[in-house]
Amino acid sequence: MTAHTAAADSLAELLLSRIRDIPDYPQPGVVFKDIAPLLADAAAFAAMVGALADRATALGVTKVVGLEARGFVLAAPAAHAAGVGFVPIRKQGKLPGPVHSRSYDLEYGSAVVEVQQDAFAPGERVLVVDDVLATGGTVSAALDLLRQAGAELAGVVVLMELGFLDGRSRLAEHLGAAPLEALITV
Ligand SMILES: O=P(O)(O)OC[C@H]1O[C@H](OP(=O)(O)OP(=O)(O)O)[C@H](O)[C@@H]1O
Ligand SMILES: Nc1ncnc2[nH]cnc12
Repeated sequence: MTAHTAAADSLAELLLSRIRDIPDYPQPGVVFKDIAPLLADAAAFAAMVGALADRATALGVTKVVGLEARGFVLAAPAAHAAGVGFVPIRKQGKLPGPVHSRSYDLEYGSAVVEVQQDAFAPGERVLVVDDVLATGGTVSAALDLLRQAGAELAGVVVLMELGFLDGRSRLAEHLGAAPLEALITV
């Protein structure tokens, strides 16, 4: 679900203009969406963080969850701007204490992600933030972890959705009634 307003369109145009296509990275056949130029542009970065924080506020969440590593760069400032806490979902072996774990496949590989078992108090509502939705493998695994950890999913927002990979369909069963939004869809 993406709001097709003039403001959303002009935000999408600004953000898209700062994302660079890198063909055949990290492997042949993949066109990598490089967000480094966007992060380096203060105005574009601020506009993106503001849009993510607005979603957190509108959904009334108590935490923003970020997915390692690029998701952290978006989710942590969005949580701060929205006045709520941040929770990391990390790659295997990086979080101390008891964790929930999940393996998954993504567009160019496979991995295991984890969340600390005590990350959420009862009744917490969370927004999941990541940079790119490709096949949906990463976000699906994250949503499974959040369910195990007892968090209530309020929504998922990504900077860029690669529509041709149809991650959205893969996510449908994991989302329940929660919205999936993209600031940009290509
Ligand atoms: O929809 P999918 O096919 O699962 O792909 C999307 C994921 O791939 C990238 O993460 P990556 O594991 O490359 O990690 P990084 O953020 O550490 O670069 C990206 O940041 C998303 O999390
Ligand atoms: N094409 C892509 N560009 C950037 N990040 C990605 N994660 C998965 N697929 C990706």
